[in-house]
Amino acid sequence: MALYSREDDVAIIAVNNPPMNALSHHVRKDLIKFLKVAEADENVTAIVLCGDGRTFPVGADIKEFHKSVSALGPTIIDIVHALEKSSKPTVAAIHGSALGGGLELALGCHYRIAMSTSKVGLPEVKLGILPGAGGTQRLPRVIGLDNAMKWIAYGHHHPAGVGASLGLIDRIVAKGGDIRRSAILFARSMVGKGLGQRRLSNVSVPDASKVEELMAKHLKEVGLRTRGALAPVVCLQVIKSSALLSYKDGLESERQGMMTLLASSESKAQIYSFFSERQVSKWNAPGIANHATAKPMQVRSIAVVGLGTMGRGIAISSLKAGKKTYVVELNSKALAAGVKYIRGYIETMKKRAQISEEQAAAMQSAIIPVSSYNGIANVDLVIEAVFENMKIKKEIFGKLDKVCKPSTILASNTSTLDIDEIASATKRPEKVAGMHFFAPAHIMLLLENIYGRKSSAETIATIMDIGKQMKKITVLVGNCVGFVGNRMYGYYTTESVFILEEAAYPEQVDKVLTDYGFAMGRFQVGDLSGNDIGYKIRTGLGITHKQQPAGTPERKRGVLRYCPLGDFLVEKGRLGLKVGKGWYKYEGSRTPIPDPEVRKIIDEYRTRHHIVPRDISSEEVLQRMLYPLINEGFKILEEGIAANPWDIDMIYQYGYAWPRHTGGPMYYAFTIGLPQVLKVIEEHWKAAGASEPHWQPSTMLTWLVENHGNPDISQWMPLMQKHKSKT
Ligand SMILES: CCCCCC/C=C/CC(=O)SCCNC(=O)CCNC(=O)[C@H](O)C(C)(C)COP(=O)(O)OP(=O)(O)OC[C@H]1O[C@@H](n2cnc3c(N)ncnc32)[C@H](O)[C@@H]1OP(=O)(O)O
Repeated sequence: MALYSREDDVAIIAVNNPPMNALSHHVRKDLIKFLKVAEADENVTAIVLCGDGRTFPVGADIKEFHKSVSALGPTIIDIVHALEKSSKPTVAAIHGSALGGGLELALGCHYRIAMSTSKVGLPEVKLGILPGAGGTQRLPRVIGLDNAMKWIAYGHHHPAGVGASLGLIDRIVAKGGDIRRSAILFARSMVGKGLGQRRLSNVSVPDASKVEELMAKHLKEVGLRTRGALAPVVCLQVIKSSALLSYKDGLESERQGMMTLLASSESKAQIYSFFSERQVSKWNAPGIANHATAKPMQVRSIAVVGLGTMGRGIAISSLKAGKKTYVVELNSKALAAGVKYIRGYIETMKKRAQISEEQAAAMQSAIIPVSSYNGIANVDLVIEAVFENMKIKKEIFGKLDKVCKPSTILASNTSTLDIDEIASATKRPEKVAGMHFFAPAHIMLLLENIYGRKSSAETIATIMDIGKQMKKITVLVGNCVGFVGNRMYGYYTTESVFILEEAAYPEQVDKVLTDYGFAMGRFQVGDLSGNDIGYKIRTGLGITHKQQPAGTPERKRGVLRYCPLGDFLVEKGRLGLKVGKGWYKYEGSRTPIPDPEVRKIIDEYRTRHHIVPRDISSEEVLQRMLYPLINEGFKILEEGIAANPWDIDMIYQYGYAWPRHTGGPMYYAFTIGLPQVLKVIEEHWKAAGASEPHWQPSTMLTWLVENHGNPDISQWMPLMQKHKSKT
């Protein structure tokens, strides 16, 4: 709802719809009603619009999208026009954030004043839509076309001070000031001054003459940065109309653009992503604990064991979260190198104004270098980040268990290894868990937390809380080889080399993936992270080319199909970007260049095995790359390793750069339709049989299709649970 009050001659309309003052239908009804009351009251000379609680309105109510209530009048644009039309000065008093429809309301007001700490922006593009309440037409009239294109096509939130420097905010109220009181005084001081030029629909776009040039510039940038997404492009086209058409016609262009985008699968995927991102914090470890009941332990200090690339990034994340951070290396040279890197990184962040001088000083003084496990006996949480080797990890956990106080939680940053086996090296398995960070750990937003069979509710709650404190998208999953992310990814890489064997070169496969929306294809990613990583894993499994006894067929490992092309590459020293050659060659930059040498390796291999390369469609490449991953996702859900499909999707968006506008592997399957996905998986399974188990259809996927067709993604788990409880 909204509340109406009076301070002498100034009417105050305050949106009151916790937690974020979203502009739900009931709020919109109140706003129009109270504007009419204020307009009609001859004792009112000015009107202040504000938000109660945490913030000014942060936009339309996203929960109403794709429901009929979103279109029910009054709409936000009706309110914008009522604010603008008012004969009395209207002033938006912004604290917290004024975003989306909230900022559009403020743009309807004649004046805007804001707390210096507040943020403003039109982030609709991140929901796959555009500012649909006049924002595309009104923002360029205030801050110019160039800035408006930047603001709207990327959807960033901007400090109010930046808004003030562009003329969007008329007055800034310093930290600690009273925004409402300032707005009342400001509104009163504007009474009697002409409103004509304060009504944005009357104003023209300042840099309209540069429209074509600006359009070309922004279309190019957007194409590079938001590959394949529709919304940024439609946003730009609609903003362009503000320079070319009347306000009224521009609004019509905005309406049409909004209808197109709202109907797109992209906006549905982005809105799903918005809520999924928030859902993952409502974690559940079935039968053990959930977010609502489990209480985290207070963690004041964290020790990071191992200062390689991962350990350094984890230590920086810990320092950023304000923790006293013990950094541990038994070798004094490695310790010094790690500490030097961390200290240097903090200084760089300070230089780039990413952190203040005080924060940098606090972080520097919170680093405690240690060269023996005894030195971390009293820490609250240890995160081990050493070599990916079970024997070494078990040894370390055994030692940590002996020296650390009984309440210390011991976590491993393993990316694949069995957490229960690591826990078995301790006498405190209830205090052991996995915290799988993604490289570089201080940059990547994903944290995949793993609970073991014996992890306690408090341990799980604590690692989830630490993820939140580190500002990570923290997803809780169960224990299995590779957990969720890497277990699924394994089949993506497996299938990719089968495609090379049969039909395509690396650049062809990668192009299909980048056209789909990935920033990089699978082979470019391999080169970037190092092809030796996969080779080490295959060596651990004893399946590389070199490890086979003489006479082993090159393309078989037992009954399983195998393709050794990745082995050949590594054995020829093509480790990836770091050595200037891998699946591609690199000539002094990170740009991958298709390499005739690689083609030769593939061609010779094909000839040796009498494989005649066939034509392959982009559709087949995409299906073969993505469907095994999706199929494995269903197996993971079926086994309870992930509690919900959106957990998997967030892991893929934040850990593997899955394009947000398609939602993630599981949401993408829903968009395609589960029956269609299953059909393709079944065809491959029939053709490949037991030699390619990744094509064996998941029983959950099969059951859902046979019994419910393509149920809404929110219903997959409830339907399965109901089914299981009956059987
Ligand atoms: C036919 C339709 C015609 C429409 C015409 C007009 C079109 C207008 C377009 C829009 O306005 S679209 C909305 C634009 N605004 C946004 O995208 C902002 C979304 N919110 C945020 O980015 C963040 O919430 C925040 C404001 C930066 C605050 O972040 P914080 O981390 O502090 O809190 P959260 O955990 O994100 O949010 C708390 C709680 O509130 C829910 N919520 C937030 N914003 C909205 C919203 N706009 N609508 C509905 N619900 C919202 C969020 O889901 C959380 O809920 P939970 O249940 O506690 O998880």
